[in-house]
Amino acid sequence: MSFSPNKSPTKAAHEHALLLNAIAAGANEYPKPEHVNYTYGTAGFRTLATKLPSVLFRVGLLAVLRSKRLEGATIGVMVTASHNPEPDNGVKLVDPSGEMLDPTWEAHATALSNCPSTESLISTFTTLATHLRVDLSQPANIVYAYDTRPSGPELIKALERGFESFGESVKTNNLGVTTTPILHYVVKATNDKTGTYGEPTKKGYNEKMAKAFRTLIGNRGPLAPLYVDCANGVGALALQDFTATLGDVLPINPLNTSTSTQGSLNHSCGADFVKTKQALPPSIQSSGVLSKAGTRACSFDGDADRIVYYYLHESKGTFRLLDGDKIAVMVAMFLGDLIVKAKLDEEHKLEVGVVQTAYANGSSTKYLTSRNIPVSCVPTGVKHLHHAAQRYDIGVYFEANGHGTVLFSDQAIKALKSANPQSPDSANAIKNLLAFSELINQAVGDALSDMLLVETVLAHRGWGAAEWDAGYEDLPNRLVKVEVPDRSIFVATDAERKLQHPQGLQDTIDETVKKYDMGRSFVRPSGTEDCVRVYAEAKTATEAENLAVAVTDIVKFGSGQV
Ligand SMILES: CC(=O)N[C@H]1[C@@H](OP(=O)(O)O)O[C@H](CO)[C@@H](O)[C@@H]1O
Ligand SMILES: [Mg+2]
Repeated sequence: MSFSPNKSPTKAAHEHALLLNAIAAGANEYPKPEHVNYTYGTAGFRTLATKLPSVLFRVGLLAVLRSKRLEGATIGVMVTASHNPEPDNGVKLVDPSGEMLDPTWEAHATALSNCPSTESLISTFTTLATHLRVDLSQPANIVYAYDTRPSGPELIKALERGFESFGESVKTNNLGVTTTPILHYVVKATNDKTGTYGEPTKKGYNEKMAKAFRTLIGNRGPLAPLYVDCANGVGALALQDFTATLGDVLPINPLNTSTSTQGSLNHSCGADFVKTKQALPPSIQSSGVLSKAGTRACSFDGDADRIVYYYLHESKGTFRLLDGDKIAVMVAMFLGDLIVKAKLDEEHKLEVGVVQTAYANGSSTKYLTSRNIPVSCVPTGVKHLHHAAQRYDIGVYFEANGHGTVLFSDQAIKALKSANPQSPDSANAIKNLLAFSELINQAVGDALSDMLLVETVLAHRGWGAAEWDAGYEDLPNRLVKVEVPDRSIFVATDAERKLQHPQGLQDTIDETVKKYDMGRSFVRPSGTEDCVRVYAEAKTATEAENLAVAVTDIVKFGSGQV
């Protein structure tokens, strides 16, 4: 920790003492509850909202430290618990590029949140500031937002109390009730020195997306109406704002928009419900809106960074899910075709690659690899997918559950901007590829932007949901949560496809998997819940179910429960 050299040592020491006093006063207002152990996990801190005020205060301190460490670069703080039940809440930090917090800082967040007393918090804060070489005289800039949870405003007060400890050196921008991806966009746009990414406001984001969407749809609109399940969350508000900007190119029918009805958030609706239950939200089922052949719908999650599509089979009336894997495959194939049409010369050649996790349906991976699209598999969590996708010219990444986006590398944008089109068709393909790079959120997956991406590809292909679905058939699969006494004994490796510990367990799993036609199964500890997850897929639903049961038994045995 250091202070600006142009201040006298006495003045600097005085300012430091004032800062520590201010932090101590705030910490006393927000004491850490006893017997709670916090971890900054895959999605930041996430637990019952009543346990979080002290964490929010301390995250406020850390966000300021991070911004000061990065010479005043703008840091984001998002207060949300995404698809979790309404009484939960959470908080995560966003780095200046709009990406998730640098993983080496996750441990600092965990350390600060677990200090049992004000004294230990002051001591850990001082050690961190020194160790991380933070110049406390630097300015700090923070943008923050929260979702529609009733606990949001109180938690925001605790967060702001953290910022206030630093006095006037911290400048803040409260975006209010906003989706996670809008916050990521504003952070990225605020830090963008080139000024080309877009205006750093909600309005700027909506206008950027609307303009790109209109360019891409051209004279194909107005498109067929789309039903959007907003999970009774903040996505409903974002969608309303966006539709006002967009006009009537895409008629949108929003559903589950009761953001102020207590207990409604994510309740029997939203992307997580649909993906986990593999069924329509009851409200949509009973409304009958999907019974008209060819009607498609999609569901956002509670903070609108995740989307899945679905429709009813025309003759059988059965539920058909079009999840993150289906989106990734359709989008990668389409962008690949556009690159071919663009007829770029050797020097400007571009490659599309796809990043998945072990939860991707085996059929999707097979479909892509058999068409020579490179596919990489990484551990669960958006940050892993995002980094792997940055290695491609155009990197499409989606988790099966619908988190995802498409990243265009700087070289890809340069190549497209400097290419010499060989024909009107190739000029058009290049123009469209560039418009896709504007339509798609480059910081993080956004349900709204991904929805427009899907709608654009469907419109260009002239497809409905059934034609999209026809590409490949998902292998039947089962995802099971297993509660174990201590999930930390389960250590996964090889992009989480194998267990390293407890020793010998993987061999037993392999032996079992062999008995099932097209069987695949893996086990990993969850990063967001106190459980171990078992995934199984096989040729038939019964086999997938039986394999999941068999592997669950192996896990229970390995955890010492049987
Ligand atoms: C199987 C599954 O869906 N896992 C989810 C879940 O992670 P776990 O580490 O599996 O709890 O929450 C993450 C954060 O939202 C999300 O990125 C991930 O895809
Ligand atoms: Mg979410």
